[in-house]
Amino acid sequence: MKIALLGYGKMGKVIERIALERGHEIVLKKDEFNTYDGLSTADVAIDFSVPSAAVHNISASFNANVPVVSGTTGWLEHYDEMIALCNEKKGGFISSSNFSLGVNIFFGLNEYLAKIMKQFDSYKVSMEEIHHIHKLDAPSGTAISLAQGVIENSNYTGWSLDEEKSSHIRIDAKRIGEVPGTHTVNYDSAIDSIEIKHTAHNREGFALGAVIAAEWLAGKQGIFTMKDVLNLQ
Ligand SMILES: NC(=O)C1=CN([C@@H]2O[C@H](COP(=O)(O)OP(=O)(O)OC[C@H]3O[C@@H](n4cnc5c(N)ncnc54)[C@H](OP(=O)(O)O)[C@@H]3O)[C@@H](O)[C@H]2O)C=CC1
Ligand SMILES: O=C(O)C1=N[C@H](C(=O)O)C[C@H](O)C1
Repeated sequence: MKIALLGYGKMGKVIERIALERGHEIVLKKDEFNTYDGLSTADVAIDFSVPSAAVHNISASFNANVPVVSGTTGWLEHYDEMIALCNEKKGGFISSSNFSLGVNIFFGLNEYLAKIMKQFDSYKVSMEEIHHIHKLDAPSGTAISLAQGVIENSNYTGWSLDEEKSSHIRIDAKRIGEVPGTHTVNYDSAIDSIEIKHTAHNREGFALGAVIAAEWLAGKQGIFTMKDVLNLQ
């Protein structure tokens, strides 16, 4: 399979290595400065860039009739525009705040726990995410997905980064050293606490998940999620 890498930073380089190990060919490594030459020859594009470039990268791929796997976070306000463009161009699209198998299992666990906890209002939910100091966005895309998973299965109506509002899930975003990504969901009461936690040890899981998603998406038309790729309920 021919892959265009849109973004060739920390993630792009791990994705390149895993893609080559799995027998794929890289036809474009797009960074901030070079062109999209080679994009139209790709079977699939994988976008791990920066929030300000993601929309441009995804649009360029749909306009070139190339399906896109997007892992870039921090551009959610343009999500509906990208879905509309995908539909208009009859493209293929998977975007996820986190492509690792472990986090996608954790998403399921988070939703299941939220359903149980809905009836126990003595517990207050909060979240913590810890990432490396280079990260541009806060809170992490994964923390936002976790908060959405709770909101859809509880009486919480939103999330907030710092303010304490009883109907909102508080998210604490910490930037420490080179931490690849740690997410904790905590239910706290005066009597005890229940906590679930996912810790990434490196970027391998994110990158492998993105390459598996690209293999799955190539040749397909439509808008999909990692639940489709991993066959999760
Ligand atoms: N969904 C998931 O599973 C995961 C998502 N992420 C997300 O992926 C994104 C990338 O992460 P990471 O690799 O660590 O970040 P890096 O900062 O290491 O890499 C980003 C790359 O994007 C490049 N870039 C800047 N502008 C453009 C442009 N216009 N077109 C193409 N590329 C451009 C940068 O180029 P230059 O070096 O020239 O500035 C840089 O190489 C982040 O949003 C992060 O949150 C990260 C891990 C997992
Ligand atoms: O920027 C990162 O590094 C990561 N970003 C993603 C996010 O914002 O959730 C996924 C992962 O946690 C690493």
